[in-house]
Amino acid sequence: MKRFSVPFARMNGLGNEIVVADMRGAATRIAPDAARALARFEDTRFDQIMAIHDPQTPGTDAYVRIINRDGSEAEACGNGTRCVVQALASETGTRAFTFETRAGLVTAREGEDGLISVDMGRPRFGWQEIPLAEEFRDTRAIELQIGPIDAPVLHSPSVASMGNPHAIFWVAEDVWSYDLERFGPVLENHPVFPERANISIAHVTSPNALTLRTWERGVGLTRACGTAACAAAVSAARTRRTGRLVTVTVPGGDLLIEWREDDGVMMTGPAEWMWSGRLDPETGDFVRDPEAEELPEIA
Ligand SMILES: N[C@@H](CCC[C@H](N)C(=O)O)C(=O)O
Repeated sequence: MKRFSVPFARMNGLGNEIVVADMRGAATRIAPDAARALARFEDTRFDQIMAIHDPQTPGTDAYVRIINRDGSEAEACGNGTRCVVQALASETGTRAFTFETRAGLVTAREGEDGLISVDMGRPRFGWQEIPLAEEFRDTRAIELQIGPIDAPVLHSPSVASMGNPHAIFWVAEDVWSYDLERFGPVLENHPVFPERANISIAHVTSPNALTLRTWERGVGLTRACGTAACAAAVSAARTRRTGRLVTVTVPGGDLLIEWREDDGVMMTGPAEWMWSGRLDPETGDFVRDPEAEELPEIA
């Protein structure tokens, strides 16, 4: 019997590996088991699936479900949102979109230069909003450290919500000199983060630039995390490490982040289509479109 399948595109959001699945018109969801199965195939290894569903609210273009590699659902995904814009813009010729996600409404626009800007909404810093397990004394850094008490390797992260929870550890040296693969899972699952957290290491290189590496909740090491770039940028500005307009360099490239005076955070960066296919949302089985032009894989 022929099984139900939906079209999907394998996309690249600055090294963030994204599957955009077209679930419009489908009366079903991508099952967590299907996401985990899809993530195991070498071809479709991804950081997030962005599942485009029919709109639920008048005035929006789509409801977007964001599914991490481990099958968990996220509230927000900056790089994935740019990929959804790119996919829908090439389908419809429209350049501006409003999406609904678990974090709320997100507006996005493709510019003349092909770069895509997403209004990521307002950052939140309250302990219940992030959320943290308990109130913290200093509103700009929490007491959390890795390594010996008197000589911690990482300590006192800034915490913020961009719809999803983030902790940013500030370091004075190259972000590559820290073993994020080792510290990431410990910090992601630390009891201070009841909903786990995305963990980043940030190095401010000038008043308008920082470099960032991220261990993503539900994923692991990633080459780019858009919400982490936003959380790092607003935390850097809030602690007077930078101004409100910064270039955030992640392993996959650069994102421009502006924390506007109206409190909204604007993220601008690229998105790239790689190949397409069809996906069974119940099992994660997929086939590649044979006629699809193949672009080079992400390095
Ligand atoms: N890659 C994303 C963030 C995806 C969600 C994250 N793993 C979470 O669970 O919060 C981005 O570009 O923002």
